[in-house]
Formats: sequence, C-alpha cells, structure tokens
Amino acid sequence: MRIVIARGYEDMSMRAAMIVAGQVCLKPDSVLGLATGSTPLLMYNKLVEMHHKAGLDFSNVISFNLDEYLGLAKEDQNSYHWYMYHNFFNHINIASGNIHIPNGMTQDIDQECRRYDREIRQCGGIDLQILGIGTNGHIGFNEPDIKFEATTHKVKLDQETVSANARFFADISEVPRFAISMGIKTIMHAKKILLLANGESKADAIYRAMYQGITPETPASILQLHQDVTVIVEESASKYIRETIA
Ligand SMILES: N[C@@H]1[C@@H](O)[C@H](O)[C@@H](COP(=O)(O)O)O[C@@H]1O
Repeated sequence: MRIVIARGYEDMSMRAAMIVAGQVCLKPDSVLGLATGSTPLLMYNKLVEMHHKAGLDFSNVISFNLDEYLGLAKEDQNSYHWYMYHNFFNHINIASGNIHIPNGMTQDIDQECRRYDREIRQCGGIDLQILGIGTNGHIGFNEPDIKFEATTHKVKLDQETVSANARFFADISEVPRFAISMGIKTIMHAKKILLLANGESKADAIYRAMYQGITPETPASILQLHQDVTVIVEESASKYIRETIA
C-alpha cells in the first residue's frame, strides 16, 4: 500500500484527480470503477475542470459505479445515478453507453447482479477503482459481516450507514435500507485501487483497514492483500495512522 497523507480536502482531491487523469491519459479506454459519497465530490469537480481547461478526454472511458440504493429511481436526487450525472457525467464527454450503474429499481435483483458482473467481465475488468470508506470500514456497500461477499449482491445496510447517510435525506426514515453493491472479489480484481479518506470521522476506520487484521468485520481491510493500492488520507482522517508511524 502506498499511503499519502494529504494537507486537507483540497490536496487530497487534487492528488486523486491527478491519478485518475494520469490513468485516462495513459489508457484512454480505461475502465474506471467509481464511488459516490461526499469524499470524491471535489475530485470529480477537479476532473471536470481538467476536461474543460486541459482537454482531458473521457470519450472512450468506460465506467462502473460501485453501488446503488434499492428502491430509488434514477431521477431521485438521492440516487447514485443522479449523483453521478449531476456531479460528473453531465459535465464531461463520456459516452452514455459507456456508463454503468446498478439499477436500483430492478424487479429481479439476482438477475441485475449477474448482469452487472457479466458486463464488468466483458469490459475486461476494472483498471482503476476509486473507493471511499464508511465509518464502519465499508467499501461500496460491503458492510461488516462474518464473510466477504464476492460478487455483486443485495445488501442490507447497517444502522451506522443509514445514520451516516441520513444527512443527504430530509428524514432518516427516507434512507433506503437495502442496496446493490459490487462485491469484494470484483473490487479486488481491479488492476489499481485508489482509496480516499476525508475527515476525522474516518480516522478509526482507515486505521483499522490499514493496520489491523484482515477481517470481514472491517471490509476495507481486505485491501491489504491487493498489490497496487494508493491510499490518500486527508490530515484529520490520518490521526491514528500518524500516531502509529511516529
Ligand atoms: N456507499 C457509499 C460508499 O461508496 C462511500 O464511500 C461511503 C462513504 O461516504 P462519504 O464519502 O459520504 O463519507 O459511504 C456510502 O455509503
């Protein structure tokens, strides 16, 4: 693991955007695994800026999002569909046919999960996977569990995740309790992984993920076994890491 401690959110986001931009420049038809949440927001802004000001070209890029809430339509402002189009896709030149996000309104969840995994395989797997981390150590919506879930699957969200994500909804009762998430195996098959952690609320989770045992109780800890992971930790999220290094 390469660990970078960034001087604040801006620095973390710029470093992350540079890595994504580097990937796209070197391989214009890269398959990107994309994350949502508040953490990568500024990284997406920076990539949009690089597209407009420096001609960063996404026309051949293929994207697969990590997850989607079950029961939220694409038009719902809390769906990850809406988030991705609103914050990123609408502002760059990615081809709409190259965008993949699980369908949270599917009538057949198993079939939707199998379809999603098949499409990732058909595109040759993910070149660069971007990840955030939940306060409970989740990646995508792979929640703490007694085993690692391999492929795309239906998830029951943890109470901690529901509470953490309630800030985006008018009321906690509106937060969906279920989601579809890419599995750990698919994430681990990505050629490169970029994990971002921002804010003090992530300090414990990122420390456990990087320095404690590998356990499905901290899903992000599996990343210790991946050969090419870069972790960009914003300063306040790095407080336990710095204590360990010091
Ligand atoms: N499913 C998403 C994750 O992909 C995200 O990385 C994480 C952290 O979110 P945030 O960046 O808002 O803290 O929680 C959400 O529930």
